[in-house]
Amino acid sequence: MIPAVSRSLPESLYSADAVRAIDRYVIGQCQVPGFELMQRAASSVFRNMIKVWPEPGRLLVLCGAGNNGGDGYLVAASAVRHGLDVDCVAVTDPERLKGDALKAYQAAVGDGVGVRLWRELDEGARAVLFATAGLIVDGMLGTGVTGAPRAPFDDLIRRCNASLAPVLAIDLPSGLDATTGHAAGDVVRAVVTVTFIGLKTGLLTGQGSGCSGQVVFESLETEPFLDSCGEQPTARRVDWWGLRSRLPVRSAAAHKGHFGHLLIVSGDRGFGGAALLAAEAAIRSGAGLVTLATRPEHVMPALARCPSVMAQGVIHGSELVPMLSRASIVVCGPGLGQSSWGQQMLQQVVTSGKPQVLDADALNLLSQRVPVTANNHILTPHPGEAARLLGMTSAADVEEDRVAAAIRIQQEYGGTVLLKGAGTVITDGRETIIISGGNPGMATGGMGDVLSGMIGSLLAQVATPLEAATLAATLHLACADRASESKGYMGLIPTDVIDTLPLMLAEAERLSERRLREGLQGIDDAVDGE
Ligand SMILES: NC(=O)C1=CN([C@@H]2O[C@H](COP(=O)(O)OP(=O)(O)OC[C@H]3O[C@@H](n4cnc5c(N)ncnc54)[C@H](O)[C@@H]3O)[C@@H](O)[C@H]2O)[C@@H](O)CC1
Ligand SMILES: [K+]
Repeated sequence: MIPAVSRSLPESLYSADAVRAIDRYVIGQCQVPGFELMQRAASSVFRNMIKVWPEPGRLLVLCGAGNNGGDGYLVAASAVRHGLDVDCVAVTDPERLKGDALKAYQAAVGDGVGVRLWRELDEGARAVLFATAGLIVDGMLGTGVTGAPRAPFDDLIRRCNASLAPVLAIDLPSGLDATTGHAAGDVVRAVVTVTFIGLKTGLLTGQGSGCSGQVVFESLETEPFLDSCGEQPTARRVDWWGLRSRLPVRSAAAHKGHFGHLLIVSGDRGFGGAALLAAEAAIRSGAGLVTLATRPEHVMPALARCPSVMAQGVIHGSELVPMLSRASIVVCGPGLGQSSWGQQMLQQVVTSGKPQVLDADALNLLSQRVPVTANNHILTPHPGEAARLLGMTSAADVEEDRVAAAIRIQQEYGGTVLLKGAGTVITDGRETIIISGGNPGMATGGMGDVLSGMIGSLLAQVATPLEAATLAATLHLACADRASESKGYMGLIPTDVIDTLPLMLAEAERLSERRLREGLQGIDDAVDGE
């Protein structure tokens, strides 16, 4: 199976505007002709294509009206030169082509590519093209797309997605917004996307995470110009494999007081499982002490399942006060409910001033009536909760621009914000991080409760809330990926993630200790394949 995201992708993520500005800078200031860049782009696509599909069968190359189409024509030319069977289709009439795209079209025709006009094909011929394709190369729309793909692009995208042939997308799956990861209409579902010059944010978050397939990055030899061009990345890409050898190494003289006392306030009637998942995930991610404040009826089952957790029944908010004073970190929200019990508990937590992780119903209450006052919290909304925090109508509004939504929540509520969903976004207002990894098996109740417990636990053990949220979220996704190897997607449940934690942490501890002992510079590269 092709992995969702290559571990060798660069860290910096750019908006479409930033990548276009870098293109202009390289062409204008560094005197690399645009057509030269296009040739490099096309040969990198062809090289990657042959690596993944050495014998692709009949190639169907779909070319649009802009430079993405220009890339497509040059890929078709390479394929013809290498003796492949190629159907090259001009989705927009070539007479509308300009500049480098026109030059590319002319070069392709000169190399013997037979270009067919989509407009001139009858339905039978169109159906045959898709039915006989062994591989489709999508050169329809790239960073120049605005809004939903218009006719005939929408129809072609649907045909690509209905085809049995895999799709290789040039630069972006057509229809995807390179900045936001949102698709305003139809969008190509690619198996591989070969992207150029700057890694686009939208490939790794929102719909981009689902439709880009394996993302391959090709700099087209522009890296020397990235620093001098002055374009700032919008976010940084992070995954567990890059972070794990930097896990804090425990001293041999460590005692439980060094790793915090986490208080989890969770589990109104009917939601006792959420409390248990958060508490067990916290204790399994290294917290020194974990106390669970929950409805009295959940205490016995909690102790029976997890005796390492100190479980205490609470009925009134005032009973939390002494527990809060003993805690160093608080997690509040999983299974909190929105009844007066949950409201009282949350009120005590937010007024305690303790560093805290607020999740689930704590966020719903926050959006209605409980104001946050401090700045030392981590808020972990899913898109629906994020919409409520922002007063938007629905999760779909948040999904239109996930990075912007996370930043707006941070601006309005302070602290650090972790927006869940495909391509998790974390921001503390100074830095924004996007996390790659994870799988559709995680779309099941309780996964978020596990994450809150892990974030609280790591908040007690690392330097900053951003670091705690990032480590916990990457680890959570990596555990889910590892667990899905044996459980699949449909069978994956939150306790599988908890059960995988010790294994993943043990691997990371070994690497962190080795890094410390050997001071190896290149240890990440060395261990990447382990
Ligand atoms: N020098 C450069 O700038 C390079 C650009 N490259 C390629 O060029 C692409 C960007 O090229 P362009 O700026 O020409 O943009 P695109 O090729 O992405 O698309 C622009 C064309 O699409 C049409 N269009 C926009 N939105 C549409 C919609 N919703 N429905 C239907 N048609 C729509 C526009 O009218 C325009 O004709 C990159 O994604 C990359 O593939 C590469 O060749 C590398 C070098
Ligand atoms: K494309």
